[in-house]
Amino acid sequence: MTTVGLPPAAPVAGDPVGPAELSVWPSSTVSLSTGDLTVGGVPLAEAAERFGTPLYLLDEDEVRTRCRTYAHAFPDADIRYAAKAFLCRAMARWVAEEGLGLDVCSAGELELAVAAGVPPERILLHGNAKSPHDLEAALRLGVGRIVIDSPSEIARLAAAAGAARTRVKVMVRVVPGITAGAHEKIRTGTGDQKFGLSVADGSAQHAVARVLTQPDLELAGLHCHLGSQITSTKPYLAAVRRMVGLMARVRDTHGVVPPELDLGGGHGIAYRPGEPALDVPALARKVRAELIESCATAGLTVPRLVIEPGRAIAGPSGVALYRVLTVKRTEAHTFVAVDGGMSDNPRPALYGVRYAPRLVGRHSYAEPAPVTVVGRHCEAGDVLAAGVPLPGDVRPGDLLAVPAAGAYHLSMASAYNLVGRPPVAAVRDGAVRLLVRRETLEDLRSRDIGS
Ligand SMILES: Cc1ncc(COP(=O)(O)O)c(C=O)c1O
Ligand SMILES: N[C@H](CCC[C@H](N)C(=O)O)C(=O)O
Repeated sequence: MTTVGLPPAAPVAGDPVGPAELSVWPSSTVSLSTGDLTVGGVPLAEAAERFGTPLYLLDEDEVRTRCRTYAHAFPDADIRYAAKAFLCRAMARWVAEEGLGLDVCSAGELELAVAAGVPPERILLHGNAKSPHDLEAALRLGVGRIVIDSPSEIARLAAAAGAARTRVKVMVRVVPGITAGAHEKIRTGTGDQKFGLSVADGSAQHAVARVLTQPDLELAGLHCHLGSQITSTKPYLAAVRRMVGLMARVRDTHGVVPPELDLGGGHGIAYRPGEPALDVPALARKVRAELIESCATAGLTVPRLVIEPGRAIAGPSGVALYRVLTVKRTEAHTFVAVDGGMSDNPRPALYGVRYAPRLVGRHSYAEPAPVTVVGRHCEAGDVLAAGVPLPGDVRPGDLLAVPAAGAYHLSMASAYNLVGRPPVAAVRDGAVRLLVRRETLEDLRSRDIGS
């Protein structure tokens, strides 16, 4: 671990970066008279100098504060951070220290989380296609819940539990038939996608019935996850009503009431100033009220709530830093090309997501002009941000910083063009320490063992 103490940042009088613009940055962000920003008390230019670029910074206090916001808003719920948003040992440790558990969806995420000290009983395992290795690891490590996502999984899991002489607590992932989520590829609440078991066609009810016949499986609850980057509370309230309706049917049919209701994650964040984010305390209040009312109407005991936020914890805590390599002016566009791109952030290419990069590390008095920030990869679609204003004198060697970069960037990073994945450093109280080192050419070469 590398830790560098840096002198305290000197904030400027008459902060040149306004509060509206800073709203999508970690709350520790301060604007300096040099034109740089500090995050967690660390000047971005210094971090870039020290670790090179591209570089991802994670503000530890922002992660912890966001965990606490959830714990405070949902005091009676089990909060399981969705590790797919971003996972490394430090992240797992911070989240666990704040009292949360983890939602994992592979043996890899599970092993890393347990090695980092997350109590296995606070972990739940997801996956529409769990491998034998995933299930073996889940049983060996004693995960708290396994979420069943397909009919064939029930017999497989029951057999594995029987062989391991253990009783496994399971949830059934239900498709409630609710459309929500910022892009069609991240909507999972309706039937036309691969996750879950539908209420509409009866496969959810059928799965519940089958689980109840298995002596080695215990039905801990019902689960649904509507999709991702949802900024309204309404779909969640609709989900509560549908799920409570299903719980009542399970009781009427089988005489048992699943004790837990997992509403998944999907809580949306702002990527650019002015964009909406899901109001977590409001969500908590309304979900609780809806749950109490729906259960009273159905004559059910209120189940224990479980939620699985990923993006809303990791996303706003992360900042990506890139160095400008070239500036190319064509008749129609100015292309500002940086030293990263779709290999560290595939989101714009996958979902057309828009970001708000800004120049850091120096002052510019040049008028802003619209540019297209592109990556270095061999794809014309490797565009990080189109039509964004940057100072007219932006040039090679400049540093660009992208806020809200903590979720679904590095966790979906690839080895495209063998450029190597960027390092991750944590910032806190003016110190920066490396959490994940840069992937080197040697790392990549060492996997290539043929001739
Ligand atoms: C089952 C489940 N839970 C939680 C999440 C986390 O979603 P988000 O990061 O949008 O909160 C996901 C998304 O991958 C998911 O599939
Ligand atoms: N797996 C999540 C969505 C992840 C979206 C994420 N990959 C993004 O970049 O926005 C889901 O099923 O809702």
